[in-house]
Amino acid sequence: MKVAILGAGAWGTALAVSIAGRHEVSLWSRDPAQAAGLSASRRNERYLPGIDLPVSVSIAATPAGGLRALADTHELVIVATPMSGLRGVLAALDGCAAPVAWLCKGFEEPAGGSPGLLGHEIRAAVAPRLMAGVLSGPSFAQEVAQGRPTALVAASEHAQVRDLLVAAVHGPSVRVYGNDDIAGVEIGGAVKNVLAIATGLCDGLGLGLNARAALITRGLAEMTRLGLALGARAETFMGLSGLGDLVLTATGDLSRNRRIGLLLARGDSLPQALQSLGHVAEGVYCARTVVQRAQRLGVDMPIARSVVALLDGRLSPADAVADLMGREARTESEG
Ligand SMILES: NC(=O)C1=CN([C@@H]2O[C@H](COP(=O)(O)OP(=O)(O)OC[C@H]3O[C@@H](n4cnc5c(N)ncnc54)[C@H](O)[C@@H]3O)[C@@H](O)[C@H]2O)C=CC1
Ligand SMILES: O=C(CO)COP(=O)(O)O
Repeated sequence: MKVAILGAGAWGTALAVSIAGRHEVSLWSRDPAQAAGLSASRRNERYLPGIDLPVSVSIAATPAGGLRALADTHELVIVATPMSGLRGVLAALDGCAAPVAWLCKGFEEPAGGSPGLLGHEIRAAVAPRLMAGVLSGPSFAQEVAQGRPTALVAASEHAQVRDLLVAAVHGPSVRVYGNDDIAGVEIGGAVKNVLAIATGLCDGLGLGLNARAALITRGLAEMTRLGLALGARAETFMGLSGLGDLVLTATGDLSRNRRIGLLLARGDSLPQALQSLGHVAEGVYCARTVVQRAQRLGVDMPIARSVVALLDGRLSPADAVADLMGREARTESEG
């Protein structure tokens, strides 16, 4: 199969490496200098150090205006930009015949009257003709590139898109499960990033394993409440893109979102933490949107709210924790 991967950060590059043995892959970078560097060195040292690009990966440096023509020569298009790039890329692809799937996890930032949308909502707004879906689940790019065992979810309302993603990505070290609850899969992937900042903070402050388990469990309850209010199915949150990715990101030190929490706990400012990270941390960009959309639906998300107060500088790390622990007693099924 001919697969185009649009975005040459850590995850796009890792997926290209993972599927290259079975497919012809074009890896697109928006930056001509990065594309030239990838072609020359056959490595992406900036985003995925130490991994060689297989020969079946070719580098594409088409200007953004040529994305539709590039897509038309492939059977599957995978968008591997951050959430901030998804709207522009989907708009450029509208009308292409090949199914499109994105890898990004988050809500886009609100702009121009839009409340901050999930990927499938962006697609409906800017590229209604695309057959589309999302590939999500617990998957650190480095481990996938190294061929370590990983399980993913291919979510779309179209069986054809799910099946194509399975055919493209399911292989010796990666299992891909289908799911038609795209809203649930996307909400899990977005909210777990916000919760990983909270657990990074908790661990950075040395609060202990009990506290971390409490945050993960109550965070899962928050994620599920928002999901149900947005029309998702509860069972999706017990699967790979919900509980699975939450456990990975909240506990695994490869997580950039968790690392932001660790850096804030040691006293870094948010700009310092983002600069030393050097990669996207989607939880930072979408925490406010998660809370705003939840509030509009009457859904209480106290952990996400504390993360926003921390990121906005309204609470210190210690006060953010005190804020959570100081809430009045409730039953487990309440917020
Ligand atoms: N790295 C990982 O382990 C995983 C990442 N993801 C998600 O994948 C998405 C991408 O993450 P990474 O590749 O890790 O990020 P990264 O920080 O490693 O790289 C981001 C890449 O996107 C490019 N980019 C930024 N804005 C763009 C735009 N508007 N158009 C085209 N390219 C653009 C940058 O130049 C860079 O090459 C994020 O939403 C992330 O949450 C999902 C699963 C695993
Ligand atoms: O989504 C991921 C793993 O599934 C990667 O998480 P981070 O963006 O926090 O590194």
